[in-house]
Amino acid sequence: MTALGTTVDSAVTPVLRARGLTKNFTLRGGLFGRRRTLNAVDDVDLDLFAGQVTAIIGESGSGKSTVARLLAQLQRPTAGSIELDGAPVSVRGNKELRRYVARVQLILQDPFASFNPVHTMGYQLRRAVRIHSPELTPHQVEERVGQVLAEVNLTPARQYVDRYPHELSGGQRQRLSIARALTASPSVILADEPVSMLDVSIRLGVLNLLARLAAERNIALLYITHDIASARYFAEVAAVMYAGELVEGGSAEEITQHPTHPYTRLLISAAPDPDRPAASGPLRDAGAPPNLADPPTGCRFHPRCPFVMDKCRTTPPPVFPTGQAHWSRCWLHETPAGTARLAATPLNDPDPAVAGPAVQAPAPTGAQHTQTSQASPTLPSDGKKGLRS
Ligand SMILES: Nc1ncnc2c1ncn2[C@@H]1O[C@H](COP(=O)(O)OP(=O)(O)OP(=O)(O)O)[C@@H](O)[C@H]1O
Repeated sequence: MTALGTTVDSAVTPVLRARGLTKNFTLRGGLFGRRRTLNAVDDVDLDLFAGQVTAIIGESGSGKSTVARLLAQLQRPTAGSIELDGAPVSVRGNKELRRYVARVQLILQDPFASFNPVHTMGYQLRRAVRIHSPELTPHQVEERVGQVLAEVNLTPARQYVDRYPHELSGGQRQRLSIARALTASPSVILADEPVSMLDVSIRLGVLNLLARLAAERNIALLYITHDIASARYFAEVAAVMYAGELVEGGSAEEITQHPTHPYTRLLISAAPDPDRPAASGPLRDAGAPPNLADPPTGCRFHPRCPFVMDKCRTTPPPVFPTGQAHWSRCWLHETPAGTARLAATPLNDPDPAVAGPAVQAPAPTGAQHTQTSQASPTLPSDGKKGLRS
């Protein structure tokens, strides 16, 4: 089987592995109460390795959160399998779910929603410690709470344990949700847009914290984001998701510096970049992501693609290797001439022979848009990850 997803070194067993992960939702209602199937996630392969940050990047509605929920066992896949440390996962019943959740923790976008507003943070952290380490004495529980708070740089602990969620800032709450995840000593953290609701000024601190924890505690970290610039900064490996499918994967550096899928190029050209002032100008992107209840035939990106060919309209592209551990689900790479055509076209200047009229990049207001937060870090031009020192 072709290694899709984000596999870098096939000799190492991933902590968490997904193969063929697919999720369909049944929609009821509409015209004549007809049932329809919405294919939110289609045939996703993903490998998460210990100590490594992997990013999934995609627009709103592309299926990123559904992948996280499937990996967290909050939803059952329609098809596909998940392995933890090489063993198939089949969670039936609360006991098995608790054991799984102790290894695989999910951190959500909105830290406020993930805490009970009527209990103090100390109460909620102690409870989490007791669930994951029932053998600890009350004194040891208190010590453990102090430890996890120190790990997320919330010290002294007494300043935080007696407060209620609403008495803390968004950044402090997100650090507390990370601290609560740490009470389980997880092997995997699934961070679903962990900083997108935080003030710009504190985003970097929370991302740095997650990266440090992944490195120090050998945690496999999945960073889900709509922001390709932050993925380059933060992740070693990345995959781009479009309309439920992973369309490009490789090292975060490679896919942001040498994107080989037209959709990745679109995301990059829409990202703020001080070295590329034209990036904030008109985008040659006509259209929006498709309705997943009625996706386009062939390549799902073809209605928006400036490089579209006849084949793209009829036949879904397979995965083509486009570099070392770099791949792309795009028919252009079927021939060297197609690859060369893509490479020769400047990022924000798609093939004029086939490009539609230039349109202004959509403002990030609707449910489906190219999200390019102005607040996110811009693409660094030195190719360095700012988090590794
Ligand atoms: N429970 C559900 N029932 C029906 N459709 C759903 C359900 N959950 C998600 N979807 C649909 O699946 C698609 C993918 O949703 P998902 O939340 O995974 O996307 P996303 O990329 O995480 O977007 P966002 O960044 O806005 O959260 C969307 O079209 C969404 O409307």
